[in-house]
Amino acid sequence: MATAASSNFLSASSLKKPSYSSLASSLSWRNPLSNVFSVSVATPRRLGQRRAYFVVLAMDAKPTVLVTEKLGQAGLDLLKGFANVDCSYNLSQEELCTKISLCDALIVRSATKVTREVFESSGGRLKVVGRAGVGIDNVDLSAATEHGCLVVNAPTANTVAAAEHGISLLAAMARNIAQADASVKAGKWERSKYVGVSLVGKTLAVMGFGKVGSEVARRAKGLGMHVIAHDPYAPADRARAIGVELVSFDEALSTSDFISLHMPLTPATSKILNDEAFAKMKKGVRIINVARGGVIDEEAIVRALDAGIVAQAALDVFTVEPPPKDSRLVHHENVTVTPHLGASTTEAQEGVAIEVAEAVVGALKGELAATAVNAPMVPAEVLSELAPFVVLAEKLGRLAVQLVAGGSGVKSVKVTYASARAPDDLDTRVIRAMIIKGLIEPISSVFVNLVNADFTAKQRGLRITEERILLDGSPENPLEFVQVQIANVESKFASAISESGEIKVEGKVKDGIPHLTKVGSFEVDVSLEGSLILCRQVDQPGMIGKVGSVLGEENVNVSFMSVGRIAPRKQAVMAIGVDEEPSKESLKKIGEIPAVEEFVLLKL
Ligand SMILES: NC(=O)C1=CN([C@@H]2O[C@H](COP(=O)(O)OP(=O)(O)OC[C@H]3O[C@@H](n4cnc5c(N)ncnc54)[C@H](O)[C@@H]3O)[C@@H](O)[C@H]2O)C=CC1
Ligand SMILES: O=C(O)C(=O)COP(=O)(O)O
Repeated sequence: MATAASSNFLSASSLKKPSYSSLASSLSWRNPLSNVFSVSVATPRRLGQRRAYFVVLAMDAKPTVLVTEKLGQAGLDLLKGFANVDCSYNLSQEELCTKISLCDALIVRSATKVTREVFESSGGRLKVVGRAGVGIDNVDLSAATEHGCLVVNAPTANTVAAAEHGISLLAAMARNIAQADASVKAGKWERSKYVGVSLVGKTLAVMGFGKVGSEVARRAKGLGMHVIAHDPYAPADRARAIGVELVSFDEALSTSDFISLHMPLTPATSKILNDEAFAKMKKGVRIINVARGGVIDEEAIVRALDAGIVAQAALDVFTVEPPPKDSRLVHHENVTVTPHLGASTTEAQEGVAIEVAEAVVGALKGELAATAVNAPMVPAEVLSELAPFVVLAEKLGRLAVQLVAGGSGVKSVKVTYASARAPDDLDTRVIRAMIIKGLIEPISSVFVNLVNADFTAKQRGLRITEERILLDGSPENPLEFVQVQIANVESKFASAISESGEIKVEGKVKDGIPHLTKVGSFEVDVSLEGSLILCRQVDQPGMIGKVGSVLGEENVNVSFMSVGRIAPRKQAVMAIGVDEEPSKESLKKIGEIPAVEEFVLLKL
């Protein structure tokens, strides 16, 4: 519907009278930051028999992005075109926690610790953390997810830089470059002390055969080394294509002359090179680490160096950065160190700055980043196709939960997707997330989005099961209908309980507009806009008129009305869409119409 959008205003033309709440709600899906504070509608003009409205939504001013570590200029320029950018380097943890409450996005490298406290201090304003690099071990991902904050990184732009640094360290270590340089500068000429070892024909074990590891392997092969790799998750064909054999952890340790580390720091890889691992290595092995300091037990490697098991080590990363000034490891004569320089080339820094800035700006606009670390990565074209179903999903969730009256609480929800698409051709994660949003937001103060939906459901003990119904027909439409059922609850509108005992609502998208098509066992057809009155009555002439005139008396505009019945003159359910919320008096009058057996007002 949107025809133009600038940073602060979004104009939308519509052939139907617009529903501001549904516009605002779809905006808040599109963009969690788009806080609509003003809506105006231009005088309707006639387009044939239909009216066209023009809406201007005024939204909050530019978002603020806090950058806490040096970021390439191209990235900063990109950010400045969209947001206020606050570059504050070397903040203490306390200063970061204070500043963060005024920021919508935060961009960091490896030095800033984005802890749980940072997310808690943001007061819900922080919507995206961008990591201008690969490793996200300095970001508390669980806390980010729990706070509904998207985390994006820049996974590709520094790969080559890190690989080149690994190779530089390998060669520099083998030929004692750093030590010899210091010696010459100290006025000495120690040619026999700095005799090195050759690389050609030696075995290099690449531990972690991902992006950096494979680039290191390629280059090491060019140096004439025999390269093996250990990575439990790496595809064998990638290794084969580079001519690298994938081996077990123990084989990698016991057969290599050089071991280069390229895995992420995770609970499983923390101190993976420990006393036990060093004991399995060939005497005289050489270690390179451009991954993360924490993958090596630093006390154990000092022992292994002292014992001569490890002849040399070349380290770019440390458990604590910068390492303590008196670190035995750093000062060990057989150790070469650099201050976390793996990604520090001009080219890589420009690259990561652009990569992360694009992801952060996209996220602030409400797009899902392809580099999201803690949210489903859904391609833009899939998202745009699913957009009306996203609105439908949230509204079905909202309707279903408002129908609950009691029982054991909302614990068990079944979602059914009917589609002619093959299951692997239909990504329902976004739909599920929006159903969860609809189910949870009306009954709590929690803000649910794509990032925290599954977490929030789990935390509240809400079990969502999903089922697909494979339909015949054209797979052009991603979904034919969506059904939400809540089990083990009572309903304030008994007719919403299906034959099998659950609250059941079903809906579909018609001409881009979400419709409610089933309540319990009753077929209805009402567009999901404004508020909805569900009313069960004995099917008889004049009912629509009676209810309509009660609403009309109060100037409540009925947008849609539909009646579903079991059989003529038996029970029927009337679904009435209303633009304005009827007063308590009007609702009371509806309840007093003799044939009306029960009714409920639901807010969408
Ligand atoms: N020193 C520096 O400035 C830089 C450091 N890095 C670090 O390098 C590491 C690798 O980065 P990328 O290659 O881009 O990441 P990646 O995700 O492409 O590769 C990591 C690989 O490690 C593997 N892995 C996970 N657990 C493992 C285990 N227990 N044993 C063996 N392999 C395991 C994964 O399967 C994956 O193939 C990361 O820790 C990253 O933070 C990356 C860039 C610059
Ligand atoms: O990308 C990574 O994982 C890195 O370690 C690079 O760190 P940096 O951005 O240079 O602080």
